[in-house]
Amino acid sequence: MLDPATLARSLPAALAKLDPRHMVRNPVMFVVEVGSVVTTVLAVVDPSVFAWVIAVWLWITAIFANLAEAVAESRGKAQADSLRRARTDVTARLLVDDTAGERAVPGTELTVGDRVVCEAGDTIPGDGEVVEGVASVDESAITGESAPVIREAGGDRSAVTGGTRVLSDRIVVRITTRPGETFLDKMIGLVEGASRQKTPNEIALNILLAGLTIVFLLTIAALQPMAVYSHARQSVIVLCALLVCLIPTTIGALLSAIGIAGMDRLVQRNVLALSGRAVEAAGDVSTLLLDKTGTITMGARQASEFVPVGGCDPERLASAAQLASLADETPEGRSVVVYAKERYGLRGREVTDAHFVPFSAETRMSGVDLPDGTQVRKGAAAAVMHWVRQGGGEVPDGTSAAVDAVSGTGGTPLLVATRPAGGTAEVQGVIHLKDVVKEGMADRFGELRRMGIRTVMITGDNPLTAAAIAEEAGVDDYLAEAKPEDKLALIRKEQEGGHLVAMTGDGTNDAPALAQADVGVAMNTGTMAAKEAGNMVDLDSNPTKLIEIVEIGKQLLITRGALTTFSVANDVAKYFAIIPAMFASVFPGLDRLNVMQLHSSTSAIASAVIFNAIIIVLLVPLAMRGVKYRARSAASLLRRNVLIYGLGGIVVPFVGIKLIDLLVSHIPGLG
Ligand SMILES: Nc1ncnc2c1ncn2[C@@H]1O[C@H](COP(=O)(O)OP(=O)(O)OP(=O)(O)O)[C@@H](O)[C@H]1O
Ligand SMILES: [K+]
Ligand SMILES: [Mg+2]
Repeated sequence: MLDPATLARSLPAALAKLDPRHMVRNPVMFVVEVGSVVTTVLAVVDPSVFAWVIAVWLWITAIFANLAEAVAESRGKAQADSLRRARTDVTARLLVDDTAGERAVPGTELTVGDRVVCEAGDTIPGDGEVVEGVASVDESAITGESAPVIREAGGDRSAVTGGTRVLSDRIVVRITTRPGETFLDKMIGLVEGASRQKTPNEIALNILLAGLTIVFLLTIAALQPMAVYSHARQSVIVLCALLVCLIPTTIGALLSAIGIAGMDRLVQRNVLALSGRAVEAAGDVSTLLLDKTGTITMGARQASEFVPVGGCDPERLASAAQLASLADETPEGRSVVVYAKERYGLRGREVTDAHFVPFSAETRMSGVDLPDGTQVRKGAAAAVMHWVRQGGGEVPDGTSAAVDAVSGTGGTPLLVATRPAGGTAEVQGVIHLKDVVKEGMADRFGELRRMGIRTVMITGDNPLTAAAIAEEAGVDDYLAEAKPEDKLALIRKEQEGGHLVAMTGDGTNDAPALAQADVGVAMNTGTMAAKEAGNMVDLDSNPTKLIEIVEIGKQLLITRGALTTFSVANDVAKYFAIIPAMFASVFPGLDRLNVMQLHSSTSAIASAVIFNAIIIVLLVPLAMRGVKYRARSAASLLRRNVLIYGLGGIVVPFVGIKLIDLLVSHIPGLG
C-alpha cells in the first residue's frame, strides 16, 4: 500500500490540496502550512542552511498529510471510473398509457412515475420498481457478482437498479428516481469520497485537536518574552519548528485518511455506507434486529400444502385459495396460484369486475370481492379469524390445531375464508407456506454474541412460527406478530436504554425501522423504500454481513484512538529534543534533558521536524489497513492499545530523532 508508485501517483492530488481553502478545514495542518510560508519567507530574506531545511521540511509535512488523504481516496477513484462505465446512455422503452404503445426516449429524459418495458438484453434505464412480471437480471455492473438475480413485481424483491441488464423475460418498471440522482450516481459519489461528510466523532476530535493547537500557539507566544528576559531570544524559525512539533500533526494528518479507509473497507465488502456516522455507530452497536423472512430464512415462501378444516372439500379450499391470490403479486400469492394449478389442476381464471384487496403488513390479509358479492380472504390466522367472526361466522374446531401444526414446523400458515353475498363467513382451511432457514446462521449469531451483540428476530408471523425459526437459527430473542410500528417501537425502546441498534431488512414494511435504527442495512434485493430508508446498502444482500460491518466500525474507532494516542505521546519526545536545544546556551543545566545526546542545537531541531514529517508517511499503511480487531472486551482492548501506542509513541521518536540526528549532523551548516 505504501509502494512508491502509489505515492507518486497521488502526489499531484496532494499538491493540489495545499490550497489554503482546503487546508483550513484541518486546523492542525493549516497551522503547519502557515508555518511553512513564514519560514520560507524568512529563509529567503536571511538565507541559511538551517532556515531552508526547516522551511522545506515544514512544506513536506503538509504535503505528506495531503498525501495520506490522496492515497486513501485513490482506490475509490478507480472504482468510480469503472462504475461510470456502467452508466452508459440507454434508450428507454417508455409505455404510453392511452395508446398502450411504446415510445423510445433517452434514459436521461425519464421522470418519476414513468413506466418502461425491459426485455431480455435491455439495460434498465433507471432506478425503479417492477410492477409487472418476473425477470432474471445481471447486476454485476454494480455488485460485481456475476450470478443473475430474480426481480419480480410485488413483494420484497421488486427494486431494480439503473445500469443493470435484463437477462430473460419481460418486466415493466415504474421509475422511482430522477436521472442524476440514481443509486449508481450516489454510489459513484460515495466511492469517490465527493459526498463524504465528517462524522460527529471526527468533528469532535477535530475540535479537540484545534483546541490543543491553540493552547500550544499561546504557549509559544508566551515563551518568547520569557526567553528574551533570560537573554535567549529565539528566532521565529525555531519557534515555528517548535510549534509544529508540539501540535498533534500525526493524527491531524491521518484523521481523514482513517475515515476514508473505513468507508473503503466497507466498499471492498460490497457495502455502501451512505453516512460515515453509521460506520462509526456500527462499532458501538449492542443490539441487532433482523427480519425473519428473506433475512434469516431464504424468503421464497412457497405454498406446499392445503389443509382443509371444518369438513371443507379440498377442491373448494384450493379454489378459494387461488381466487384470493389471483391478483396477489407477492411471491407468496403467486406460489398459491401455481400450487393450486399443479396439485389440483385449477387453471388461473379470468375474473372480471372483481375488486382486489392487496396484501398489507397492517391488515395481514389479501383477497378479492367478486361481482356477485362473494368475499374471499386469506392471511395471518389471527387476522382471518377476526374477519370471520365479524362476518357472523364461527371458527370451526380444529382450525387452531391445523394452524399450529404448520407453525410448529417453522412454516407460515395462511387461513382461507369466504363469505357469500348476504351470508355468514366461513373458514375453509389452511395454506402451508414453507420457508427454509439459511445455512450457517447459528454460527454467525454465536460470533455476534461473543462480540457482545444481542440478536433479535422480528417478524409479522405468528409466535409459534417465530419460536420455531428462532430456535433453529439460534437468535437470542424474537418479536412475533410485529407490525411496522412495533418494529419501530422496539428500536426506540432499545435506544432509550442507551443501546445503539442495528437493523437489517428488505421490505417496505421495514423502512420506518431502518430509518430509525442507528445502523440500517438494507438488502440490495429489497424494495426501493427500504434502500432509501437505511443508511447502508449491502450489495450482496447477506444479512450476516452486519458482523463484518460491526468489525469494520470497531476497527475504525480503535484505529483512530490508537493513532491519537500515538500522536500525542510522540510529541513528548520532541520536547526533549527541542527545549534543551533552545536554552542550552543560557541554562547549561538543561543539557541533562538532552537524553538523546543530539549533536547540536540546530541538528536537534531539524531532526525533530524531519521525524515529525516522516512518521506521517510511515503510519499511512496502518491508517489505511486499520488496527487489527479481535473479539474481546472493550476494556482489555483499551489497555492493550494504550500500552502499545502510548508507550510506542514515546519510545519510537527517541530512536528516530537520534538516527536522523546522526545523519543530518554531517550536513555542513547543521552540524
Ligand atoms: N400475500 C399474502 N396474503 C395474505 N397474507 C399474507 C401474505 N403474505 C404474508 N401474509 C401474512 O401476513 C403476515 C405478516 O407478513 P409480513 O410480510 O408483515 O411479515 P413476514 O414476512 O412474515 O415477516 P418479516 O417481517 O420477517 O418479513 C405473514 O406472517 C402472513 O401470515
Ligand atoms: K507534532
Ligand atoms: Mg415480509
